[in-house]
Amino acid sequence: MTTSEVVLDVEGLRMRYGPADVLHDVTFRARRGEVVCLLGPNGAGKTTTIEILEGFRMRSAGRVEVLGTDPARAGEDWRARVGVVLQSWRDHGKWRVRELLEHLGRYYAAYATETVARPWWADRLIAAVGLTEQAEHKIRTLSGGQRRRFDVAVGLVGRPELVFLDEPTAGLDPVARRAFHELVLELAAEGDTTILLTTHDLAEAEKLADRIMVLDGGRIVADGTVAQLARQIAGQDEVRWTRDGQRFARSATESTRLVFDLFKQYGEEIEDLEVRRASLEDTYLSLVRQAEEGTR
Ligand SMILES: Nc1ncnc2c1ncn2[C@@H]1O[C@H](COP(=O)(O)OP(=O)(O)OP(=O)(O)O)[C@@H](O)[C@H]1O
Repeated sequence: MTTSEVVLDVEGLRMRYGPADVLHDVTFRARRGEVVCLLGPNGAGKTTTIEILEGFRMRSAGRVEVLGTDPARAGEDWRARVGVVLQSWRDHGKWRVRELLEHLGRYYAAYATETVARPWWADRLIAAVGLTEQAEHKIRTLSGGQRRRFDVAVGLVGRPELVFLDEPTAGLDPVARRAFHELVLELAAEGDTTILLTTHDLAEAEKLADRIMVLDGGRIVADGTVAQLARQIAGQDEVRWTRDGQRFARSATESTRLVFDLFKQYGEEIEDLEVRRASLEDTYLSLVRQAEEGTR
């Protein structure tokens, strides 16, 4: 296997619920080891896309290959290679955290290879999601955020090659969120786990994603690294300075050039210089506005 292996290959994906077209023509690929964040407004079609890729929802049209297989026709072997974070473990309220993880993990033992031990060792996973103190607690006694951490642990227990995480940190406190980020970065650093996650937290996307895709109105309206997306937005940096006691501010695509020219022209008269790079939030809001105005 090479690191450039395509593990997600989606072309012309369409989804229609009754009379409503929710996904129009979604096309993208992801390679082994990539962390891809899917962003987009409420109702953009992110969950629908993920559920189709997970094999839980039948698409209306288009070609979808996940780990080389159409999820609509995939079998148990394929499912064992794909990690899904569901929120259904509430039904197993009487089970204890370690007990249920060990139980679910046993299913994956048959899929261990010479290089990848399966399942993940339950205690290691429990520690990684910050549930060591609750390892012997019954699932129904966990708080909302602790259950979410447990959901993530269940999604990872089989050491999947590909993990789908739909808003994994919604409802997590800052400490749990940080621990989750470290876990994702650790999985990504190993280089062979591909992660597709959705979030509304742009700081999280910026921290985790190798690549960001923005879905809006059922279409991918942007796809690239944070820096590539920022370059698509004109006037991305804001430069502020003071001269003769007066404050100035200007947007610039070439802020280095602007600063150079300012110093060339005014030298030491320039004070309190600040250059603010476009944040992912600025870029995202601008991309969504353009998409909704029909200019992208
Ligand atoms: N089972 C369904 N039947 C009919 N319409 C649906 C169904 N599931 C989702 N939709 C509609 O499809 C659109 C996309 O929904 P989806 O849940 O994929 O969006 P999302 O991007 O995940 O949103 P959010 O950020 O709010 O979670 C929405 O307009 C939603 O109302």
